[in-house]
Amino acid sequence: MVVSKSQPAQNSTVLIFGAGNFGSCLASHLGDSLHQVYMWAREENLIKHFNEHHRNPFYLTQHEFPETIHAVGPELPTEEFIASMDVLIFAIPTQFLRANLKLLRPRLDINNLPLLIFVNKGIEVGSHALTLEIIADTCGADIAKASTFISGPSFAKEIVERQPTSVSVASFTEEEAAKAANLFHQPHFRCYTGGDPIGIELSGALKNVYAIASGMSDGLGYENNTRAMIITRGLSEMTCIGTAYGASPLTFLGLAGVGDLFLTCSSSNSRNYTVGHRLGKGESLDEIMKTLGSVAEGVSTTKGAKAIIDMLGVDAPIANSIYDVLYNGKDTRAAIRELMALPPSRELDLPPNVGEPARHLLRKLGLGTPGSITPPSQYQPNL
Ligand SMILES: NC(=O)C1=CN([C@@H]2O[C@H](COP(=O)(O)OP(=O)(O)OC[C@H]3O[C@@H](n4cnc5c(N)ncnc54)[C@H](O)[C@@H]3O)[C@@H](O)[C@H]2O)C=CC1
Ligand SMILES: O=C(CO)COP(=O)(O)O
Repeated sequence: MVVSKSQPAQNSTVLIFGAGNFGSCLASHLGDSLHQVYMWAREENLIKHFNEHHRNPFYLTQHEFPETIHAVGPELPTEEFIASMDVLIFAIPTQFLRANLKLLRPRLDINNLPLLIFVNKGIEVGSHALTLEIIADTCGADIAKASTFISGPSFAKEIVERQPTSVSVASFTEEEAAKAANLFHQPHFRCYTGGDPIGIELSGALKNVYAIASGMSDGLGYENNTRAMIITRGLSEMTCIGTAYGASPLTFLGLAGVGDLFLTCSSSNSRNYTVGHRLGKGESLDEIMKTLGSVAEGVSTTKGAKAIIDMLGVDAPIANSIYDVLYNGKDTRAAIRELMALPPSRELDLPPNVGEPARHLLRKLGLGTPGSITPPSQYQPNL
């Protein structure tokens, strides 16, 4: 059993893993309050520059960070350092999370566990695991159950400019989610809590696939009707995939679902949208990935999403089409033409067979199997 530290106070000690756009954004956001913030980076030159100049030389380069934030690394922090933290936040791209958590696990004291918050938005290639499962595999079921997930429409650049922003925060118990919500709360930043971490994770990961589709359509020169169609049909696909997986369909109507879908499908500030836009303009995926300079989770997540869609047998023609554009050389214009040529169909039917992947995951976490821990009352999966 995990013994968590008490509620993080307004002056918590926080360590953020990842010093990219979002890791450094969250460092700035929390450093803006009374929290003592450390940010772990892998790049020695970033650490030195950040500590001397309070600027990140590679990401959010125009932003001046609060002087109280310290960059640490490139070695992983010691067990003693981690033990002194109230909160650990993981802003590491999904494909690298497993390797980092494996290294970190021996340094975590399960009897004195900080609040653990994950903000990555992706599905692991190969295993098609959600982050919950990656945590369970590397750190054990107890640590996975205690973890909290944040997702929603939140461009890093706008948060550091203190533009009003809201996100979804989910954990298996809303008490844990409320701790994270309180930690992040500021006059310009509101969190809405919930108890469907699987739905929140699927929302954040899948919207990236549709952001690629929307960017692609804009890049091809199609305008508002087409974008609105992709956003709405994307929401419908996300909801079907998520419901079949075992998430609550309502979760997809929240900030992490339609909120982030709308944001990233309609802004060139989104890296996933940008990948799609450049594909639509005729660039190859190879060229785009070499020059993007930042992670676009949707590119790898499309592979995991495709595996999940095939496993569930749900109808998700837009996601399948993006998979073919990215990995089977399908022409972008032909992709849109073929989607439009599909026979007329009913607008929205939720899938009949639901919940097996979520049940499998809950069993792995020791939740919901006969004789084990009863699922927390706040968690309302669609089982
Ligand atoms: N940028 C944004 O506005 C938001 C991003 N996110 C999510 O946060 C996660 C991180 O995204 P960004 O910071 O924007 O990406 P980024 O591309 O700006 O930065 C990536 C970070 O990951 C680190 N990294 C690369 N390989 C690594 C490895 N093998 N091990 C550990 N760290 C490694 C890099 O050093 C860098 O610090 C993604 O899952 C993204 O979807 C979530 C909300 C908003
Ligand atoms: O998820 C995001 C904002 O909510 C960031 O989107 P991109 O990763 O597409 O830039």
